[in-house]
Amino acid sequence: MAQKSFNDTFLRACRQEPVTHTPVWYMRQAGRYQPEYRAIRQKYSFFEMNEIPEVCVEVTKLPVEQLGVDAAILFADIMTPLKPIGVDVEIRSGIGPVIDNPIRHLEDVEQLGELDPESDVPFILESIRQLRRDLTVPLIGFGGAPFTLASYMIEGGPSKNYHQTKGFMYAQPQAWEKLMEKLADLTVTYLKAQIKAGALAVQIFDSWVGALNVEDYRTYVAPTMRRIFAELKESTDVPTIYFGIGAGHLLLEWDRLPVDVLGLDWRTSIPEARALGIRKTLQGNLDPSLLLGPWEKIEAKAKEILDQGEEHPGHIFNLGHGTFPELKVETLQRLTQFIHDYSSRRNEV
Ligand SMILES: Cc1c2[nH]c(c1CCC(=O)O)Cc1[nH]c(c(CCC(=O)O)c1C)Cc1[nH]c(c(CCC(=O)O)c1C)Cc1[nH]c(c(C)c1CCC(=O)O)C2
Repeated sequence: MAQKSFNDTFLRACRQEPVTHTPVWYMRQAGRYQPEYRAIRQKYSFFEMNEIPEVCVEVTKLPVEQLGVDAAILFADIMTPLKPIGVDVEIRSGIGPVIDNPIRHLEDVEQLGELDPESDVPFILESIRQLRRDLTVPLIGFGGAPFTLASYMIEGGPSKNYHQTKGFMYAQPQAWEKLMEKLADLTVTYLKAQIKAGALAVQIFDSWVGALNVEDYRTYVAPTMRRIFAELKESTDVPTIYFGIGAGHLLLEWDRLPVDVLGLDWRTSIPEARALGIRKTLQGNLDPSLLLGPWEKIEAKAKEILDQGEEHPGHIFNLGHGTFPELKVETLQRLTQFIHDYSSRRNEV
């Protein structure tokens, strides 16, 4: 049987190697905006979809086949590895993770278990092994960053201001440090296992770390992120990506970390990141809300981002945050086609 061709454009862009077109994928590219996802979601809970490899594989492949993107991202959640270490989390549609036993004191932190991926999340590793056999685009593995995971574990669910999380961080620094250490251990172990199973890049989602100012990020979070990316770099040459929302003020701190790609949300443009002196590959950064607007506006903004990315050593097109249920599949199909056509034509010139 003829060997299926493998599209490595996403990996080449991560490594700042020449590409024939700008690679594109979308955060949360599998989700409730897809009728097929909703049909599956009717039959299974969120975590069941995660824990049954055949279902996880189907949901992961769906956006790749439907949209023609240049990368797949494992269908899981940042909360997935927390259940096995003793966090009672459930996912509520439209709300997100809800945790019945939030962290309040050092004792709660010390009771957290250690993740053993082979025995705690074998379904994740099996899904990745199956996907590696089936996909003709790279599979991105992922995990949550310690601050963002801690924010759910301490708040007990989504938060607008992170008072409990930051209050814990300021009032109980030893407990905070112990929690960061445990979550760093978990993240490195979890991502290494995903890579060993076949993930060809990994993204760390620090969605809520923008709640911190630069000084507090340097004090309470940066040492942990440095350790995570350094340990990943020591053990693998798989590209690493770091993403957060409303974290433009932290970009220079991120640029100093041993990470390969920085994910921008829609508030910080590629030229603004360049003006800070950043030369790492950048990923992003169309405002997802714009996808509810007229096609003319979407196309104009996509062109602008692609042209800005062309001036940078490496660029991967993405949204500035994830997809959401009100999106139309057709809009993402049209956007993906446009990105491929426009960036390919530009490379022919
Ligand atoms: C903060 C965060 C979470 N989870 C994640 C983040 C970081 C990215 C981001 O900031 O969006 C990461 C995530 N969550 C999910 C993915 C896989 C994406 C994919 O398969 O394409 C990824 C990469 C699946 C999911 N994770 C979740 C859904 C929706 C589940 C459902 O109701 O079917 C999906 C597809 C649940 C979840 N999980 C979380 C939230 C806030 C929610 C609510 C989302 C919603 O209801 O719209 C926590």
